Amino acid sequence: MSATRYTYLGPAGTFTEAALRTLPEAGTRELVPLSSVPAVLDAVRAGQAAGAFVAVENSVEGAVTATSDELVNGTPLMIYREVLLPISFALLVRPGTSMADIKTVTSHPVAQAQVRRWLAANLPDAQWESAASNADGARLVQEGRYDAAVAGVFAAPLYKLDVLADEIHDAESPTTRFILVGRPGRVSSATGFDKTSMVVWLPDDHPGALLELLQEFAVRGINLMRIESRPTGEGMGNYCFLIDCEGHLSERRVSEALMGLRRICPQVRFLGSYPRADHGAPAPLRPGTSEQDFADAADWLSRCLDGRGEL
Ligand SMILES: O=C(O)C(=O)C[C@]1(C(=O)O)C=C[C@@H](O)C=C1
Repeated sequence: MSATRYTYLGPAGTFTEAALRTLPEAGTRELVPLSSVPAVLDAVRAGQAAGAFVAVENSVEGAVTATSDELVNGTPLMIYREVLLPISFALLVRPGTSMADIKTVTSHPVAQAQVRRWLAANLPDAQWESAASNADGARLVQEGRYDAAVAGVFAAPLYKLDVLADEIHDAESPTTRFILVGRPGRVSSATGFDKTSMVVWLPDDHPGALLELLQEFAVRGINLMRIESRPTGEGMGNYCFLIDCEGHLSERRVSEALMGLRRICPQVRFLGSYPRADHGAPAPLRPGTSEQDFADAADWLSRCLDGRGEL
C-alpha cells in the first residue's frame, strides 16, 4: 500500500480535486484521479491508497448518493477529515462556439441540479447528458462529443476550452462538502469542534422507532447536524440513516449515545469523529472531556469494532 497516495474523483479539474488541494498535506501526497466514487473508495479498501477523497453532500442538491451507498455498504470505511468548498459553475465550450451553436450540454448530475434554471432560461432547447464528473464532461467537449460542459472555470485551460458564461449557478452560494476517507483506524484526535458520523439501521418497524433512535441524542443534549435516510435494498420501506452529530467520540455523551444506539438498533456503523470544517479556530474541549475520556472511548470502540468495523 502507498501510505502517501490519495485517490479522488477525476479526471484532473474536478471540484473534488480543487477541494482535495486545500488539505495541508496535499502537496506531499500522490494524488490519483479515478473515474467513479466506488473506484476511488475501493482503492482504499484494497490497500492501494491511504486516503480517498469524495463529495458527500451539496447545499442545493443534498446527498451525493454514490458516496452514501459506499459508506453504508461493503467493507467499513472511516472519515478522517472534511472540507467545505464554495462551488461556482461556468459554461465551457470549444473555441469559436457561440450560444446558438450549443445543442448538447454535459455535466455531473449534481452540477446539473445546481444550474437547472440557468440552462432552462439560456439554453432551453439544448439536450443535457450525464458525465461521470464535470471535468470528464469538459474532456468530452474537447473530444467533440458534446457542445458545452458545465464545470469549474479551472477546468477550461486543462481541456483547451473557452469560458462562454461564468457564475451560472442558480443558488446564491452553493457549497459542497467533501470527506477524506480511509480504512478504519485510530480516530482523529479531538479538537473541541468536531463531528461524529455513523450509519444506524432502524430497530424493528414499530410506532416511535425513529423517535427512540433520536432520543439517544436528545436526552444527552447532542445536536444533530444531518440525518439522511437511504434504502437498505432489502425490500420496500426498509431504510437506514446516515447521521452526523456534533461532538467527538472522546466526549462521554457521544460515546454513550453510540452505546445507546447499539442497544436498540440491529446494526450501527461508526464512521469517525473528525474536525468540523465550518469553523476556524478550534473551541476549547467541552467541560468534562479529558484524555481519560478519550482513552476510555477509544478502548470501548476498539473492543466493539472487533476487527469488523461495526459496532
Ligand atoms: O464533477 C466534479 O467536478 C466533482 O468534483 C463531483 C461533484 C459531486 O459529486 O458532487 C462535486 C461538486 C459539484 O457540486 C458537482 C459534482
